[in-house]
Amino acid sequence: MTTPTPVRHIVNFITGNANKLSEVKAILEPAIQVESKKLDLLEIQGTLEEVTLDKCRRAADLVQGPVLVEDTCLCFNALNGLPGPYIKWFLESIGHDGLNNLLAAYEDKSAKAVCTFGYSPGPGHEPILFQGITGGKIVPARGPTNFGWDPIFEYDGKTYAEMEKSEKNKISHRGRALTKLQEWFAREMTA
Ligand SMILES: O=c1nc[nH]c2c1ncn2[C@H]1C[C@H](O)[C@@H](COP(=O)(O)OP(=O)(O)OP(=O)(O)O)O1
Ligand SMILES: [Mg+2]
Repeated sequence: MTTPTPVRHIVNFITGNANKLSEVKAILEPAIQVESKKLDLLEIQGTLEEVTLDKCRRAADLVQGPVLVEDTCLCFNALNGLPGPYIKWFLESIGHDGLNNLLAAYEDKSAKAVCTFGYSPGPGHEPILFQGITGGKIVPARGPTNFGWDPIFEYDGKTYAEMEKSEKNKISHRGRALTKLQEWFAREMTA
């Protein structure tokens, strides 16, 4: 009887964001090897799921092979989920202070960080989604400012920016989504 050779998974993570890439590598490797191609993919308007599905199909068509993509949203509960998938443009236009000011009229400062990964085995295949959500609140910026809205998203008394990377990855929207992806890959591997 021969023992099956374990298949080592490799994903091709398509992103234009170096910070995302380093978190994804820190979480998935060495079990899943992360290669990457830096492409700025067009993003449609729609629900969190629609945005990632479309991004993933587009990436698979461009690369002509298996791809992993991810879209991150920051949803303010007082604003019924906005800015949501448009957080990138809000952050670029109004910054940390402006995002805090958006909530000035509301008592409720709570927010959800939502990460939706899409994996496609290749062009023409329907992508599979893995979503992770972390609840927190929006606060005036604290901590290093090297990654997006990390300084204004507080979870359990600390902003993401104030946490060690390993600490953030354990409880983050991205970490939670990747736990689901890891479970799926582990099942696929033994199937
Ligand atoms: O953990 C995070 N902590 C703080 N900020 C974050 C995080 N994750 C994404 N972000 C920022 C980047 C961008 O301003 C927006 C998401 O937009 P999003 O389109 O998903 O990211 P992106 O365009 O930078 O990279 P990609 O090429 O993968 O689409 O939130
Ligand atoms: Mg993007």
